[in-house]
Amino acid sequence: MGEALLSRLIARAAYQPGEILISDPMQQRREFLAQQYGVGVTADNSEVAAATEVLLLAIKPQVFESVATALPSLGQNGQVPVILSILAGVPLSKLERAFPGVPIVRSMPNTPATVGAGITAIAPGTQVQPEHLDRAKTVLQAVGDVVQVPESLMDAVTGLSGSGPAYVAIFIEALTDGGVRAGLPRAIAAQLALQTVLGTATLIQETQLHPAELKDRVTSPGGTTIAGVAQLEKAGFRSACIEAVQAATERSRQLGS
Ligand SMILES: NC(=O)C1=CN([C@@H]2O[C@H](COP(=O)(O)OP(=O)(O)OC[C@H]3O[C@@H](n4cnc5c(N)ncnc54)[C@H](O)[C@@H]3O)[C@@H](O)[C@H]2O)C=CC1
Ligand SMILES: O=C(O)[C@@H]1CCC=N1
Repeated sequence: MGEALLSRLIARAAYQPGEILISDPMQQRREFLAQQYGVGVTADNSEVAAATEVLLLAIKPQVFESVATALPSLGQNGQVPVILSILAGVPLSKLERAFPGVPIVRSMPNTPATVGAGITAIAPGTQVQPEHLDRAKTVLQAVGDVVQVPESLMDAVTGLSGSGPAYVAIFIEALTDGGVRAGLPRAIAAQLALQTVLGTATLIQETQLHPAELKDRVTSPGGTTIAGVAQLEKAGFRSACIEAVQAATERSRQLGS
C-alpha cells in the first residue's frame, strides 16, 4: 500500500522523488524502490523519523509495537512531523501512547490510490491542528478522495473501502468465468466484465442514481436480467457482501487490540 501511495504522489508531482525517504528492512525492496522511483532509501527507520514533515506509517499492524519502540522520540531536530498511519485496526489511543505529544492522523486508503482513484477515510488525533490535517490531506488528496469520519467508524471503513478492492476484483473475475462458462473467449469475457463494472460505477456516480433504481431499469419483465438476479439472490449474494464487510470490520478490530 505504501508503494501505491508513493507511485501516485510522484506521478502527480505532489513530492519530488528527492524529497521522499523510505525505510524498509528488505534490501531487495529498497533497491527496487530506489531504482523504480528515484527515492531515497534506508534500512534505518530512525533516519526517516528524523528527517520528515510527514511520517507515513505503512507497516503491518502486527509489527507496529516493535517498530514504534525502536524509534527515537520525534521532533528532536525542532520539527515535529505529522504521523500519517494507514495501519488497519490500530487505534489513535495506541498510536498516541507510542508517540506522545505528536500530531497523528489515522487513515484508511485503498489500492485504487495507485491510479488516483482511491478513497481514504481519516480521523485526526488529539494533538492535530488544522495545519497538520492540511498536510495529511495534501498527501491523501493526491491519490483520490478524502472523507473525514469519527474514529469509531474506521474499522467499518477498513471492512468496506480498505478491503473492498479485493471483493470487487473477485466479482470481476467471477463474472469473467461466467462469461467463459457461457462460451465466450476469456479475453473478450474479461473485457466485458471489467467494462461492465467500471461503466456501472461511472453511471451511478455521474447520474447519482440509486443502485436499486439502476437495477430496476436493466431488469425487463420476464427477461434475462431478472433470471440472473434471482440466481444471485438464491445464492445469498447480498448477504455474502454484507457478511464480508462485517468479517473484515471485526478483523480490523482484532488487529488493533
Ligand atoms: N494492502 C492494502 O490494500 C491496504 C493496506 N493497508 C495497511 O497498510 C499496511 C501495509 O500493508 P501492505 O502494504 O498490504 O503490506 P506489505 O507487506 O505489502 O508491506 C509492508 C512493508 O513493510 C515493510 N516492513 C516490514 N517490517 C518493517 C520494519 N520493521 N520497518 C519498516 N518497514 C518494514 C515490509 O518489508 C513491506 O515492504 C498495513 O498496516 C495495512 O493494514 C491499508 C489500506 C489498504
Ligand atoms: O488486508 C488488510 O489487512 C489490509 C487492510 C485493508 C486492506 N488491506
